[in-house]
Amino acid sequence: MVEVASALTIAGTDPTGGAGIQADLKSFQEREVYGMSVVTSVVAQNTLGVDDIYNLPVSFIEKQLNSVFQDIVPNAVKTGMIATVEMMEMVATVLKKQSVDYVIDPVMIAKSGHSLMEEPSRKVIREVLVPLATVVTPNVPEAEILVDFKITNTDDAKRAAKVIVTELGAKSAVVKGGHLMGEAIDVLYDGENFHYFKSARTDTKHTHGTGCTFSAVITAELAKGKSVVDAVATGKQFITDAIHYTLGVGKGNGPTNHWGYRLKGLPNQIRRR
Ligand SMILES: Nc1ncnc2c1ncn2[C@@H]1O[C@H](COP(=O)(O)OP(=O)(O)O)[C@@H](O)[C@H]1O
Ligand SMILES: Cc1ncc(COP(=O)(O)O)c(N)n1
Repeated sequence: MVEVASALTIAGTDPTGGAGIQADLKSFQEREVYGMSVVTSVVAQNTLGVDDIYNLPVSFIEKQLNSVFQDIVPNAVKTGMIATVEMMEMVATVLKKQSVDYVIDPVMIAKSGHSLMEEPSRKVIREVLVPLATVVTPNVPEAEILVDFKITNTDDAKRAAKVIVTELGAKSAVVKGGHLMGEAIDVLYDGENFHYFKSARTDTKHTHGTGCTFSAVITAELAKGKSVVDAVATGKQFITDAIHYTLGVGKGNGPTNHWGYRLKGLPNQIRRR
């Protein structure tokens, strides 16, 4: 018999497939977890940037959530782009009724610089969603907003991860080092200890959706019953390979390669047809 875990992503879309819901579903699939998705915002974007955002009515997002939870209850849930305070409050109400692992990727600003979360929501997420989280996975600018201090090195990232747990109420937090200098070091605080996940920094502009992919893999691993530390370790390995074996598609900051891990040991020269 094959045991199947399932995971749900609640997030915005990327029609070019590198970030958001599309990246999440590809990641779930690669980790052999049954993937489901609830769309919060339809985003007209590509590797060059965001053209426009259409926020779905909160009542319709809620209907989608009900469709999922009435039928296939996921083992783990992640949220990505949740643009408004009203969306956050509704998602919190729904998730409080479930006992599933919950990963928050507090998506605020796309790498292209476009805001994906309305200004007031950036503070509200701390009170409404963060206390429900098994893991919060902010990048450096997002962590700075959550904790209200500057992060310029791994020591600051450590302090931020601890504040997200001890003061904001998440079970654990991993502050990602993609926006810092030197090696790419992610710092996890699990409520007791710090854990460090390191890789060499790949010199590339193709990092569109790295945070989405990383947090989706963590969600998939939690869905399978893995510990937070193991889930983050797998997420880090997966994203490192996905960045290394870049596909080089897109005219701007291209996506990562979700099957990069399968190419391990091969030269990273992929030619697109
Ligand atoms: N150039 C890079 N080389 C290797 N790893 C990277 C690079 N950029 C980001 N990462 C890794 O990708 C993941 C996502 O990090 P980050 O880019 O900071 O998130 P976000 O996409 O939310 O801005 C982290 O594990 C980080 O360490
Ligand atoms: C729907 C959606 N969710 C998240 C991101 C962040 O990804 P990135 O920061 O790599 O642009 C994005 N661009 N679009």
